[in-house]
Amino acid sequence: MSVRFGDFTALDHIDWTVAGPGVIGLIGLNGAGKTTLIRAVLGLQRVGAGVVRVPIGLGAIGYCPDTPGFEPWLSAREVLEQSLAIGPGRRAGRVSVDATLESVDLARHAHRRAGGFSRGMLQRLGIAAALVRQPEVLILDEPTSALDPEGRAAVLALIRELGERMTVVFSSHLLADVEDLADRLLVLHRGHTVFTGDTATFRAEHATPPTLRIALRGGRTVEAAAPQWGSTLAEVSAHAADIDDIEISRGSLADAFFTAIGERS
Ligand SMILES: Nc1ncnc2c1ncn2[C@@H]1O[C@H](COP(=O)(O)OP(=O)(O)OP(=O)(O)O)[C@@H](O)[C@H]1O
Repeated sequence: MSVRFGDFTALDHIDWTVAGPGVIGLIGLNGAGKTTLIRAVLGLQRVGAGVVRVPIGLGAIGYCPDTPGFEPWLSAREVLEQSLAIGPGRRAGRVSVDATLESVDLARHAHRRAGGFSRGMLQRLGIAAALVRQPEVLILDEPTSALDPEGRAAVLALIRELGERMTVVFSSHLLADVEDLADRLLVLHRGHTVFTGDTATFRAEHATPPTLRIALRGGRTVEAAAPQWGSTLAEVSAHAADIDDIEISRGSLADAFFTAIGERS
């Protein structure tokens, strides 16, 4: 599908299918089209050409924006009750409000007002408000961008756990988080798809190969990119060189990302 704003094409022939449990990272520079894509999937953005199909129904999609906001006088419990009461379609088999608050580690704050919550707590409350409706797909827009290291670790752990039983799509500029969590990726650049598929495949195609670095006594360093490690090790061993240090560096997702979008620029 494509989305245009006047003369500007924000998304150009995006062909993307999401199915099954797992964590999918949606990455791209500012303006790449991530939010527009999420809005199109949620039915909030009109699609100019093509079509978005949601066979499970919009009611089966949970969504949490990057900075979820709630009426400050509502308690965490009331926020979830409100989420159950409104929105598209009634869904069968909803989990209880208490169990949902427990799952995001907010049970002990159930009766506190959202107005007094920290950013991390609000993020988890936003995820809970989506989860209480028992979605099959959960979409999170930059879920960790506003969080301190502790809040971020808690949300990442929650995403990892949720990904075992549902589809979680999350957009992020924090590529270390994506690298940590996402088994699949959609990489966008200026409204075009750069890659869609397994994270491991993306890294294999675009990251620099793993490099072996051996520091020898006396200050000399030998270096070899995979798969030439065998001959380097043999050379070191043949000279009976004393080894001070061995390091293996692997190309990060960030490396792969910049290589991939560089090839498209
Ligand atoms: N309502 C709109 N009217 C005009 N242009 C828009 C509108 N919404 C988005 N755009 C443009 O579409 C492009 C994609 O925007 P989008 O917000 O989807 O990017 P993004 O990848 O989410 O960026 P960011 O990482 O900054 O959130 C941008 O160039 C943006 O200016």
